[in-house]
Amino acid sequence: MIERLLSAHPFGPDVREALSALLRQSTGGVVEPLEDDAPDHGVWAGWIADQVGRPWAETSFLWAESYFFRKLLAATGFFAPGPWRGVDPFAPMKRAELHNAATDETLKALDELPHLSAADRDAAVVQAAVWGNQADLAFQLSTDASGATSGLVAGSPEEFWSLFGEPGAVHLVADNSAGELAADLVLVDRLLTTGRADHVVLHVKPNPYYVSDATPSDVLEVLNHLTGTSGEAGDIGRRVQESLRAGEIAVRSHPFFCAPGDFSEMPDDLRADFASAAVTIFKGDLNYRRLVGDRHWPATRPFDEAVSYFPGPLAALRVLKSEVVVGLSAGTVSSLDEGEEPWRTKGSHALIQTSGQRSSPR
Ligand SMILES: O=P(O)(O)OC[C@@]1(O)O[C@H](CO)[C@@H](O)[C@@H]1O
Repeated sequence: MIERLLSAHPFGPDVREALSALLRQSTGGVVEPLEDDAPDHGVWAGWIADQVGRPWAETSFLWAESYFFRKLLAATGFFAPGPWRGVDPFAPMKRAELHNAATDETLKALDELPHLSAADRDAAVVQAAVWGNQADLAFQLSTDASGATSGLVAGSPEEFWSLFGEPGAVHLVADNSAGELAADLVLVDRLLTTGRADHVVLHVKPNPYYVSDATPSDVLEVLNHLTGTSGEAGDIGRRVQESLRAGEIAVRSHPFFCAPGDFSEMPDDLRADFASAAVTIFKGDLNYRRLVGDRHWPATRPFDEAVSYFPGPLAALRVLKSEVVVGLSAGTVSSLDEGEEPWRTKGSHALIQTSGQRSSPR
């Protein structure tokens, strides 16, 4: 990743040396404190206090990944006065993903939506939101992901839609930008146009993170791309734009979305926000790890039990890219384990899991 950044940007010697130092520290050294005075310095000081001085190799995977991205941003000059202030170092990669053939195809495929029955359209937008999570640049950089799809290991679009009742606030905790965010906006549009949501809160990352994670400016970039596209994608983009203007969609970026901890440790203001939602939708692998706890749980641990701390109904839509998984049936686990594929980590399997089901689904 550091090599990609060095070749993507004309960074001067200071930034190049800071990135090389981060590479040395994170691959063989100890955790060093933050040296910047960015606005999130204070909150990070609390998250790193008991880790400073420890070898990186002894920190937890989730903690190390998050801190790595925070240090990387500081190393590129993101928080310092100067030419790189506020420059998203991953922007060229995200832009390439937004303008590639696979995203074009996804957007073109939306032209089929108006010809589908309401039930098929519901199913199609959920499937697109789930499988949109395959496009993830951090994962592509660290694996030989093939893009093959093998199917859902749990849940169904029907289970997802049965969470919704009277119109209410729906929160969507987004993951990657580009094609995945485009699919998420299609889902948001469906929630609003079918009256399942009276308004939607879209949660994105406050800063560039995990290469392709969506930030507020990515929301605008993807929306501009949609509105500049012909056909259904353009129509959806324009409706989403109007919903933003009307306050039916709000975009938020709480600092905790870049925190190195599980959602069970979320701060009170974020908990209160989720408690006010009729349904909260969590997208992607990292949000799933943080939602159920980034641990080697038995795969058959009930999903409801893993998220029992969460203050409301929720759905997780995720492609499996890491070993963490719960809520599977014993039969599913044994048949997947019998196969050759590393099904938990290959990015070829996905899931839809829900908790807090209404007693009489609409
Ligand atoms: O949250 P996403 O985008 O679905 O996936 C992110 C992710 O797969 O990328 C990292 C590197 O492979 C993993 O640690 C992490 O879970």
